[in-house]
Amino acid sequence: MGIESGITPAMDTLLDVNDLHVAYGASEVLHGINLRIAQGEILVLMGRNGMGKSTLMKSLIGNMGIRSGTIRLEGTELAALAAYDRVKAGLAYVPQGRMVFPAMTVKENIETGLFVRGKSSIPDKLYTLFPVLKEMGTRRGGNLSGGQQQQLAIARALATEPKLLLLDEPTEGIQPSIIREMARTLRRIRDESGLGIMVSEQVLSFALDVADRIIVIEGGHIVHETTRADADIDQLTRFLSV
Ligand SMILES: Nc1ncnc2c1ncn2[C@@H]1O[C@H](COP(=O)(O)OP(=O)(O)OP(=O)(O)O)[C@@H](O)[C@H]1O
Repeated sequence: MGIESGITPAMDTLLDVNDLHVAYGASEVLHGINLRIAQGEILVLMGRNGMGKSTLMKSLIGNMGIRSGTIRLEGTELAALAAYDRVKAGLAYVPQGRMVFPAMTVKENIETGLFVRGKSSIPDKLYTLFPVLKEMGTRRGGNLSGGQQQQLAIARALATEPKLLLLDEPTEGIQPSIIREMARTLRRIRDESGLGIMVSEQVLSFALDVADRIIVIEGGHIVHETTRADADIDQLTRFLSV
């Protein structure tokens, strides 16, 4: 049995996922996920390899169909919408492995996000957050370091002006010093723009740096939930160890 993942009712709900079931063919891997994210909240989804983090992320953005359940963003049902329309509705997604367009320049990569809102110029605030992207504007995305590509992927997602930013294992393949900086940057983005963020993650130190609340997925169920303030590090470590 999964547990109900709740936030206090006084907080405005941004994302509300109810009884979400997702399958690869006949094989169901998410067995009734319930979760809510408040406006301006940073939620970290933890779990070992193969527990269903990426599947949940993909089904939220619409890269995978769902078997049943609802996905509401500020009350709007997204489950029947194509990925592009979910982005228009306010979801943005940074996939595992970042997936920047390697042959396009840094500037062109960011511009692909602007298109969704019918805009053509990159807002200065993106370069304020990520100055290196301005310096490297004419470089090809594929020539950037892992940490720089992660910044580029986040900037491209923010260019769509999301209400909720989804990041799938953003620390994968990134140096520890850059991981700390990434946590600070994500909190800064939330503080400045008030958007919600959901991050899937296996690195506990990063999760503790960035989260307001942590949930744990195991075998396609949410099995644990805690605020950052109440997090029991030993217990979380046990969930993450094989
Ligand atoms: N394309 C696929 N076809 C069939 N089964 C899949 C497919 N992709 C993932 N699965 C299965 O779904 C389950 C959840 O996988 P998922 O990738 O969501 O886990 P994860 O928690 O994101 O792990 P990781 O950290 O390795 O990305 C696993 O049992 C996996 O084997």
